[in-house]
Amino acid sequence: MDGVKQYMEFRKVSKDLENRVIKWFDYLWSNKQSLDEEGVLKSLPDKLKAEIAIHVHLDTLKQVRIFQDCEPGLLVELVLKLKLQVFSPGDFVCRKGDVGKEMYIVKRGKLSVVADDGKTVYATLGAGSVFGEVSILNIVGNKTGNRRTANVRSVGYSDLFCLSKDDLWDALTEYPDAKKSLMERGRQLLMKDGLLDEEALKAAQEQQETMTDKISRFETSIDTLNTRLARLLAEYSSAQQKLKQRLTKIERRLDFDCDVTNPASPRLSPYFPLSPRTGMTPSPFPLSATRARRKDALFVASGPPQPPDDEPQSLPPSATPATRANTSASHGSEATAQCSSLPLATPTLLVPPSPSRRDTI
Ligand SMILES: Nc1ncnc2c1ncn2[C@@H]1O[C@@H]2COP(=O)(O)O[C@H]2[C@H]1O
Repeated sequence: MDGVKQYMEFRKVSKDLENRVIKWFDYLWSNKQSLDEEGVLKSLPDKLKAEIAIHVHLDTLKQVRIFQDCEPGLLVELVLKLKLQVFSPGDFVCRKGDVGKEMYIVKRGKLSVVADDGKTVYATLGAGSVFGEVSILNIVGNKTGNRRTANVRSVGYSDLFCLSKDDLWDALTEYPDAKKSLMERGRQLLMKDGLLDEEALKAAQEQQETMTDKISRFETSIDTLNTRLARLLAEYSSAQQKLKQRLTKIERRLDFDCDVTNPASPRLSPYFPLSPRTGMTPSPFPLSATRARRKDALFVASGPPQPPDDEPQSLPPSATPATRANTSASHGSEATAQCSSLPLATPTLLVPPSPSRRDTI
């Protein structure tokens, strides 16, 4: 204390100010408030710091009406961010029109919300009261924007917990119910002081509702699309499976009918070499001649073939495998039992029936 007095003499501080500073120190001393609480706690690990803060401040926070029903997690989060400030008698904690940067919780003492004349008292705040929140909550319709809506003056000494705007918003993001109740309280105060633009509030609320409706409609549409997509994928997968089975069946029968019973099969013929790309090369013979040879072979092996009524008699010598495939396909892709329907009954049969190809169909 001597050091403080010497400092004030050296700086030629007025007697009045010197007395106020000395009394302030006395108050701290008699109420066992640590002068450098933050400095002491700074050196502690976070876990211990949190436990000390909860021990010291939680009782006060529990008295605060708007925090009474809120989840314990929020209280703990807030407690860690509170900073204690002591105000002397007659000090203004905030003045009307200032930009709001923090809110306060009264730990001890009394404060008055006063009009600009400094005399008219709108309200008296005691332990557990909260103030200074209106200008930091960005309440829609607040005619004063982020400015203080009233003057708040300390009656005697008062110990206040101070919570910065950023810290409050960080904590409230995770606790929407507490945010709602703080907002509601702020709106009530604004309404009481005639500072709430109700039209603007209503318009904002309607817009919010429209947005909420839109979002919920979008969500429903996404759900429906998801269901449809899942159904289509299932159908696609099942169709693919069936197609695979049919092709395998066709290939097996062709292998059996052509390779085993027909020595003149094009696949066995030296005149019908395989191409590396499609597996087939254009026949050096007219298709009708190839067919005739294969029909002959079938005739020998299993009696006269029964060609479909509308089977074309021949194709030009220039016919490619694809042409043959199309032609064959147009005469019934189920011509699997007949060698005469050629191995290219469907477009996928453009590739010769080798074991490796079957795996990839
Ligand atoms: N009529 C009132 N009664 C009680 N508290 C008030 C009243 N008007 C304003 N306040 C509080 O005083 C604070 C001044 O700063 P804010 O506008 O940020 O938030 C205000 C409220 O918390």
